[in-house]
This record gives sequence, C-alpha cells and structure tokens, in this order.
Amino acid sequence: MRLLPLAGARRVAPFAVLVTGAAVLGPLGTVPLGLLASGGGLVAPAALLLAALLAQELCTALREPAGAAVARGIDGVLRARVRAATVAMPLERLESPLVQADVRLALHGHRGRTAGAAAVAAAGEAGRLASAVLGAAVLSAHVWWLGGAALVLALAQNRRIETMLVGPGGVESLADSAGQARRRRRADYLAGVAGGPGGVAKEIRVFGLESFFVARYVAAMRAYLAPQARGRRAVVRGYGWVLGVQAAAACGTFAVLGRQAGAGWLEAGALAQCVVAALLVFAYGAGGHQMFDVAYGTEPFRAVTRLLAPVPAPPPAGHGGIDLTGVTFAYPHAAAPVLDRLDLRVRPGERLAVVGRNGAGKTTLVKLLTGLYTPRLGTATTCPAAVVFQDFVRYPLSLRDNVRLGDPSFEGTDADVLAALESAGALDLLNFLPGGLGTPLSRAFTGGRDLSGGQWQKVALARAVYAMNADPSRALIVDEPTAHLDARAEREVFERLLDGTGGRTMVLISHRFATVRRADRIVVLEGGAITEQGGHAELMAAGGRYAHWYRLQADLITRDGR
Ligand SMILES: Nc1ncnc2c1ncn2[C@@H]1O[C@H](COP(=O)(O)OP(=O)(O)OP(=O)(O)O)[C@@H](O)[C@H]1O
Repeated sequence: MRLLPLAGARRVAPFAVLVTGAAVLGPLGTVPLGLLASGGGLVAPAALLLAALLAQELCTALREPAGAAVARGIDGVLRARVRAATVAMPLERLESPLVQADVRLALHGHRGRTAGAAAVAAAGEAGRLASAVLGAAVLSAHVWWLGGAALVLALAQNRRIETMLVGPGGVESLADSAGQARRRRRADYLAGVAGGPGGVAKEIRVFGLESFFVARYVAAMRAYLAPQARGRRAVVRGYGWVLGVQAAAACGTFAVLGRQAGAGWLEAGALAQCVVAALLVFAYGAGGHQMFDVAYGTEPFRAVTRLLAPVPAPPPAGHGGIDLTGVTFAYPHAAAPVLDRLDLRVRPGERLAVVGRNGAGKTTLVKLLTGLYTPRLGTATTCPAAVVFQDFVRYPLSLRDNVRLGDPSFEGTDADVLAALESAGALDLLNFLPGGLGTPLSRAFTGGRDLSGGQWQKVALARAVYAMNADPSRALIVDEPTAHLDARAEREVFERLLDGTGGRTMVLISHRFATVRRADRIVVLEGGAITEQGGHAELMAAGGRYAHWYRLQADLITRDGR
C-alpha cells in the first residue's frame, strides 16, 4: 500500500474516495434501514437508504477503473526506476540469471499481476476488512458478543481460503513449483519437436515417429495435469468445509437474532440492522478476488525492491593507468576461478598486448580492466576506457552516429568522425555508402546499406578511437578487434592505430602474433595468472610459451603460403 503515492494525488485521491465509499456506505446504510423498519419515518429514511445503496454501487463500479489507473501509474514509475537501475547496474550483476529473472518479473509481472495491481488490491482488501469491522460494530451495538464472534470467524474463513488458494503449498503455488515447471517444459519441448519445422519434421516423416512423439507428449501432459487436478479437488473439498461452516455460522447468527427479537430484546429496526450487518461480516469470510492480485503482485514488488537495492560503489578510477593486484575472479557456480591472484599493472601511455589460449580468461580480464566486473578478491584500479568488445554492437543508425556513439556528450565535427574512421582503416567505406556519413547502416531504412563483418568491426574500432580522441585520458582496450579481418587488414589497422595513438594507454588482445609483436609489453595469460611478460624479442629469447606459439603460427602461415 505504501506504493500508492507513486501514482500521484490526481489518481490516488479519487481511488481512495471510492474505496472508502464502497467500504463504509454499506454499514452506514443500516442506520436509515433501522429507522425505516422501526417506523421512525418513511420518506427521509427511504431516501437516505436509497442514496446510500446507489452511492455504494457507484463507488464499487468506479473503483475498478480508478484502481487500474492507479496501478498503471505505480507500474510506470517502478518500470522507469528499474530500467534506470539496470542501465547503471554493474554488468556482472546484470548478467546473473537471478537478476535477469527479477528484471522480467519487475517489468512484466507474475501471472499478469504487477506491483501496482498488488498495491491497489491491498487497498481493496483493507476496504473489505473495514466494511466487515463496521458491520461487526453494528452487530455488537445490539448483541455485544455477536459482532466480535462473527468477525473472528470471518477473519479465520478468509485466511483459510487464502492459504488454500494462494498460500505456500496452496493450489495456485503448485503451478509455480519447480517440479511442475519441469513437467510443463518437457511437455512443451515434446510438442515443439513434434510440430516443429526443419530437420525434425523431415526425420519424423521419414522414420514414422509421429505416434512416438504424440504418445510421449500425452504422457508428459498427463504427468503435468495430474497434480493440478489433485490440488483442485482438494480446494473443492476445502471450499465445501468453508461453505459448511459459513452456512452454520449464518444459521446460528440468524437464530440468535431471531431469539432475541422473539424475546422482545431486539425491535424490528435493530433486527433489520443486525441482519444486514451480519451479511457484511460474512461477505468478508467468503474471500475476494483481490487475494490473487496481492499474492501474485507481491512477487514483482519484491523483485523491484531487490533491483533497486543500493549497489557497492564502482572500483576507483586511475588516470590513464590500470592496476590489478591479487585479483581473483570466478563466475557464479564455476568450479574454479578464471583469474587467480593475478597482478597486472599498465602504465599510462603503455601499449600492452595480452595473449593466451581460448578460454584463458582474456575477455574476463577486459571486463575487470574496464570496471564492468569487480574482483572477488584483490583490488582493481581502472581508468576511463574506450573499448571494442568481441561482440561489438552494430547500431542500425547512420555511419556518423555509429562513430559518435563512442562519446555522445562530445560535440565532435565530421572531421573528428573522419579522423576516427581513418585511424580504424575504415575511410574507404565512404566510397561505397551512397549517403556518405549519413547513410543508415541497415537495409531496413531507405538508402541504407548493410556492412560485412569486417567493415562493422572497423566501424566499432572507429567508435572507440573517437571516444579516445574525445577524452585522451581514456585507455583504448580492444578485445580481438579484428577477428573478422584478414591477417593483412588486421596488421594495417594496427600499424595505423599504434602510430596514430602515441602516448595513449592501449591494451590489445589478439590471437595473431604478427600484430601483437609491436606492443611495448606482451603478457601471457595462463591458468588464471600471468606466466610470462616482456617485449617480443625478450620473450622470443626466453623460449617459453610465447616463443612456442609465435613459431607455431609463423610456421602455419609459411606452410599455408598466406
Ligand atoms: N558469463 C559467463 N558465465 C560463466 N562462465 C563464463 C562467462 N564468460 C566466460 N566464462 C568462462 O570463463 C572462462 C574464460 O572465458 P573468457 O571469455 O574470458 O576467455 P578468453 O580467453 O577471452 O577466450 P577466447 O580466446 O575464446 O575469447 C571460460 O571457461 C568461459 O567458459
């Protein structure tokens, strides 16, 4: 309910009036009803009763759309906050499957119910309870113990229904259980395979697998539906009990009231009031649909709370230099750390190359160098960086925008964009793009052009160079930036980059040793730590891993004649 103010007074005020109206007008209506029944007037009490009933109907009818508007308002604010939080969230946290599940819950709700719907439903529940309490008060005004007894019973009945339906272990929670989710996935998978196109469809027809898959699907669906059916039968039985108790309680209440009236302790007006008040109390005991909204909407609300929880401050930023000391990093649920007590210092202006086998942890190292991941152990002092990732982004925007996105806050001119393209060896793109820098890099747009993998890679490199030119304190970090380029193109691009970025810090990750050899220092990453480091000549003279790999690659290139 504390979420309600998020929807703004303009939406909440009418909703609050309508909920209150729907809650109190019923009990208030018992006053003119009592007067009418006891002969204390006709026109005025009848008019008041009619007005109360009509107003209550109106409030009940309008409460739904007003509540929906409040829920939309709350959800809009929460979604914006969640989106802002996820954009600012450390990558490592964002990549966690638990956080991804929370983001899905927060943005799309659980079973169609959102945090806003839960807040509105909680307000509706409070209104229903208020109506029951007022009804009980009216009853107690005439038979002191009856109101309390009826209310306690109604509270217990309401709770029982809630537990049965939406409580932990209730029938609705069964559908969300891990076991049911697994059974459902299996049935969906079989249905998908049996009805899917492509190779499966061919094999099903050639090998006559139709009845095999249909039988498996039917069995899987039965396994999924059986616990649900059992759960529903239990609910029907439970409801039978609840209704039985409810009927007995109503009969008991009315018998008490009848006896009191018969004995002359309750006059007609009071009797009429008590009957209506008892019905209001018992209505609470019959449960309400809001309990589903509250129960399901609470899940997204919890997800929002977790996502908006404060995050630890990012590692401190240095000035052009990078310093990792004793850094250990492991992915969640991984048996061993990818990086293990690694020490790496990159001096300002140094050009460092990192080499290592596939899976050695080079990309992980890049994410630590750029502050996207934080070490489990050790410290990482990073500096602002312009990065080209292995899986760089291909923005369906103009070539100019693709480059300028390196630093949108920098008011660079076309000359800056061209300079970045030149450093990245991408200037010749302009010969083939009809609209020059303004050409959209997507066929989905009129006059747009698609680029080859290698051309896209050069654009991504130009974006990073543009960012580095916009702020020279940024280090240029490139992770396999030339995987789509042939060996000669890669060499050319790097020669140009190294010549054009003198005095800037650069970290280059590449599997091509001919490119790497010009770096000031080369480090070999193996077993989570740095096992060799030095200049090319030094490492070749040492005759270690680097020298071995270098010769292997050189031999292959010579043998292939490339
Ligand atoms: N998001 C992730 N979650 C779990 N494990 C991961 C994740 N990313 C990488 N790994 C694992 O961490 C190890 C190091 O991966 P990383 O991508 O850093 O290696 P790499 O040296 O860059 O490899 P390559 O040369 O193939 O690009 C691998 O075993 C990989 O499977």
